[in-house]
Amino acid sequence: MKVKVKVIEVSNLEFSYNGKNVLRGVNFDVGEGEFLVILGPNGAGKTTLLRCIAGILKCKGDVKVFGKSIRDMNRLELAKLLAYVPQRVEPGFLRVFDFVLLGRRPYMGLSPRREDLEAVRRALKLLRVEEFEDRVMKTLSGGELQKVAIARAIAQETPVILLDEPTNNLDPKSQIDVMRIIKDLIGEGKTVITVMHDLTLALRFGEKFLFLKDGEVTGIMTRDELEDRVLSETYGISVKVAKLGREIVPLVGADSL
Ligand SMILES: Nc1ncnc2c1ncn2[C@@H]1O[C@H](COP(=O)(O)OP(=O)(O)OP(=O)(O)O)[C@@H](O)[C@H]1O
Repeated sequence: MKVKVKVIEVSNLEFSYNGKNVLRGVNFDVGEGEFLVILGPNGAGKTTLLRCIAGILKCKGDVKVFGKSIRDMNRLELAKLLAYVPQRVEPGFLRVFDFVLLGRRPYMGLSPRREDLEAVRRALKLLRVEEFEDRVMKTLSGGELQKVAIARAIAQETPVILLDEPTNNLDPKSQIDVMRIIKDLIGEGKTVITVMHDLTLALRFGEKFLFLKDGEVTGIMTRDELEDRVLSETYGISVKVAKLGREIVPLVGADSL
């Protein structure tokens, strides 16, 4: 049997803002080609956890990417392994094309090579935003901006992609489009970790789920292992998971229905 390579190993992660503990003893692994969705209520520490994995926040404990601690990597080395899409990008005065080209920075010298330009075009096309390539970022809508930010991460061509609420600001069709693109990336062997709020979308497309509450992991489980109790305790409201064939639908507040 083929042994799955551990791509991300998080051990004993702790983080505090001004003395307030936001992450406490977080441990988990993500294997090659896995799609992990981080779920939990507002303020649970989801974004903080993603930023720790991305090396943006310096945390106690350790994060390893392909067996090497991110502490022992420089920015460039890490940027070739891991792309991070924040919840919000600052829409400056860059052209969309040039913004997506920033994803090629880890590979580029002073000027882009043909392969850099091609990677940008492929990413713009995949997210169906190529028609915006000459627009200034500041003129885009929230949803367009979100897709362009994801395109930048795809142009970075890393084996791991971290996304913080990638379907935020998107209309229903674009939400499904983005989730399908993520699934295609997984199909290509990439490893993806996303933070999500939309439980329905998360359970529909996710494969493995990490539940976080008050900075602690309340459960890590696959689609088949989902437990109503863990979801209800995590969110502080009754959640029942209904299975309709392969589809999984969360019924939130089901007790009061
Ligand atoms: N820069 C900061 N300074 C102080 N406290 C912060 C800072 N950023 C986040 N926090 C606090 O840390 C806790 C965790 O925040 P985080 O953004 O990681 O939660 P989250 O689960 O992503 O929340 P949400 O779902 O609302 O986006 C919250 O209580 C938040 O107020």
